[in-house]
Amino acid sequence: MSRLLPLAVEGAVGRRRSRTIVGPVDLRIEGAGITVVIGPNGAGKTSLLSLLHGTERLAAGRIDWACPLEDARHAQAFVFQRPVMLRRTVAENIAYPLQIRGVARKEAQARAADWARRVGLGEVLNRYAPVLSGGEQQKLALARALIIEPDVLFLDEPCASLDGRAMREIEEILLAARDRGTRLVMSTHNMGQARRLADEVLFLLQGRIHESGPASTFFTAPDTPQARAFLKGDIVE
Ligand SMILES: Nc1ncnc2c1ncn2[C@@H]1O[C@H](COP(=O)(O)OP(=O)(O)OP(=O)(O)O)[C@@H](O)[C@H]1O
Repeated sequence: MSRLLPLAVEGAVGRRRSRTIVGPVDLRIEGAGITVVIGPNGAGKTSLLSLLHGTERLAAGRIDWACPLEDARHAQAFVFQRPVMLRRTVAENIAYPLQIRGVARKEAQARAADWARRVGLGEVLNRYAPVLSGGEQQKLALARALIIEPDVLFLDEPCASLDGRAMREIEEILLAARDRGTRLVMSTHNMGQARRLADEVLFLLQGRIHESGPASTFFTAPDTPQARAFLKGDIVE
């Protein structure tokens, strides 16, 4: 049972220099699964994820977790499109979230080694992280996010610019995380990936949730002409 969920969002708005970039958004996230956020470039996918995670300032509305905000912050993680590598080894990068949470060094290193193996980086534990390939860096970022066993994991385009093999490996890691009970909310431009992973879909247009629902219905019988056009690959603005 997640301590954080349900997440209730009411009238949430994000602004940059007085321009609304996302919202108002009403949304409820609960239960297990993967919510996939899709929509055209600039629709506000990154901004919505950042708003929910708390890295984008809320200009109006409410975002309520089922627990106090401070606890919610500690039980969630965010994986960026281009992950930041600390100028340290793979093991030290993966152990970092435990280190800042005060976990003893030996235990943190052992857990990092275990996570490195789970994501297929067991052989490169002592390599300097910034020299890893794009796919390896993304796997490292996932291990570093999952090592805290987050209740909720946000991912912004985690497979952008990765080849098919790296994408498949990362999708397997994401599905395993879901099966262990982590609630995933991720954006993607890749409709194949959206279909493979989504339990629920949020379709964003011009900063608002234009359509949402279970993936099974959304992909087979979308309600709105814009969602139908988007799924067909037409240009939707
Ligand atoms: N730092 C910023 N300053 C000003 N405007 C911004 C900033 N970041 C994003 N925006 C604007 O906010 C809107 C939403 O951007 P956002 O990156 O959230 O969309 P997106 O759906 O993730 O796009 P993409 O698919 O291209 O990654 C866009 O119009 C963008 O230009």
